[in-house]
Amino acid sequence: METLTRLEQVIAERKAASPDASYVAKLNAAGIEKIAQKLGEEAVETVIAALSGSREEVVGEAADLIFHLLVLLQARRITLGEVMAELDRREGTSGIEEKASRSE
Ligand SMILES: N=c1c2ncn([C@@H]3O[C@H](COP(=O)(O)OP(=O)(O)OP(=O)(O)O)[C@@H](O)[C@H]3O)c2ncn1[C@@H]1O[C@H](COP(=O)(O)O)[C@@H](O)[C@H]1O
Repeated sequence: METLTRLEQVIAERKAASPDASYVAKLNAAGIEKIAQKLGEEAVETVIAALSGSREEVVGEAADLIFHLLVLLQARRITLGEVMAELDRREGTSGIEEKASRSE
């Protein structure tokens, strides 16, 4: 958790850097569509690694996926704290109940 909070902070700081020197700044300069596209690509790569890759490949793709998710959340001005609060809210509720409450 500490790692994610630290990375969220780094991403916030790097947004203002030069796109030539920072991947985070480059993605933000390209816009939300590009960030969403990258997140989708990383999700697909994670799925492929899960089905046919090595353990190391799954770990690497999962790290790419989480990193790009944090970039996307920040681009939408959503904090990790908000997502954690939503997960906390769901704690203790079964997945089946949770699905039913969302479709009401
Ligand atoms: N955790 C990451 C991280 N994970 C993945 N990536 C980058 O995400 C990209 C994804 O891989 P791809 O092969 O899809 O990338 P690509 O072909 O270069 O991407 P495109 O040209 O398609 O945009 C690579 O360029 C990786 O370097 C990351 N880039 C940055 N970070 C963290 O963000 C911090 C700030 O980075 P900068 O903004 O570059 O200073 C770093 O110190 C790290 O802690």
